[in-house]
Amino acid sequence: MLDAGRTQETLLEVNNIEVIYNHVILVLKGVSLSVPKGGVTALLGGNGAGKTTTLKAISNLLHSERGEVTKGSILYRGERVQDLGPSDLVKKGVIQVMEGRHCFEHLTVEDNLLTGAYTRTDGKGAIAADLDMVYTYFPRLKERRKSQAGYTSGGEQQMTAIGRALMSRPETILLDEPSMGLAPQLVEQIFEIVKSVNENEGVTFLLAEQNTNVALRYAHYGYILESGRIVMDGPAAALRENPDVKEFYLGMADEGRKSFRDVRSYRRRKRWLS
Ligand SMILES: Nc1ncnc2c1ncn2[C@@H]1O[C@H](COP(=O)(O)OP(=O)(O)OP(=O)(O)O)[C@@H](O)[C@H]1O
Repeated sequence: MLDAGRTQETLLEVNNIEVIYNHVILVLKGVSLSVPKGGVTALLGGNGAGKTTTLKAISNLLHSERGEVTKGSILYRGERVQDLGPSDLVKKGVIQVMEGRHCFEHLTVEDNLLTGAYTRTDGKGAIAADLDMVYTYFPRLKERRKSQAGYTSGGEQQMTAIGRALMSRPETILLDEPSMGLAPQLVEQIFEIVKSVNENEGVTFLLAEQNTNVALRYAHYGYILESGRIVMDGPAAALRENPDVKEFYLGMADEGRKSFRDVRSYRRRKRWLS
């Protein structure tokens, strides 16, 4: 188990970062987290908590949205990476799978996958072998390889986006909201694949998820983000048993299921956040 793996080598370290959009909107208010090599780390939180912003800060994608890291540092393998461009980060082995899949709709599934290999210089043979590897994890993509990506289902597009990331031979994948808009069974299938890629290929994952339930079943460690601050973190198994996580994120309390709007819970939640 990689819970114990928290003592392993740290690949990514985010230290107390602050992010501001449009020079005025303070969205991240001192976020710190660390991602151990070979682990699956989950960044959890509701709508607008700042998960996507955290991932974009790491992969240097904030500039196009007029966002800026104004405090703190981001280190990958101990090296400061916040001044690198996104493609330099890909060369270092870090790749982001954006929320909403973002396939090239007019390209076939296979051509989408091949675009993931564009920074590689290790030859056609190695790339072809990795394409086979991706098809082993996603047999569905092999069946659909000649289809135009825009006409494939949401689940297939999510698979294509993850497969394309794998084609760059990454060390770390930043995966934003893989469950978004997918039926529960498909979500489970995608997380199973993430788990096998992690275990068999040794790829490290930092995944942002609103679906706390599924994320805490597959991740080794979790951070909970609320209004731009980490309010709790711990091994996934411990978070799953934590009464506040159960009540506020898993929709259950010791006394049974409860609504988010429950007044008592809400007061407790406010105390918890203060
Ligand atoms: N380009 C932007 N300009 C201004 N504010 C932004 C921008 N992008 C995000 N925000 C704000 O930053 C906050 C955090 O957004 P973010 O997308 O990081 O949250 P999230 O946790 O990923 O939520 P979701 O799951 O809904 O995407 C929100 O209040 C959002 O409105």
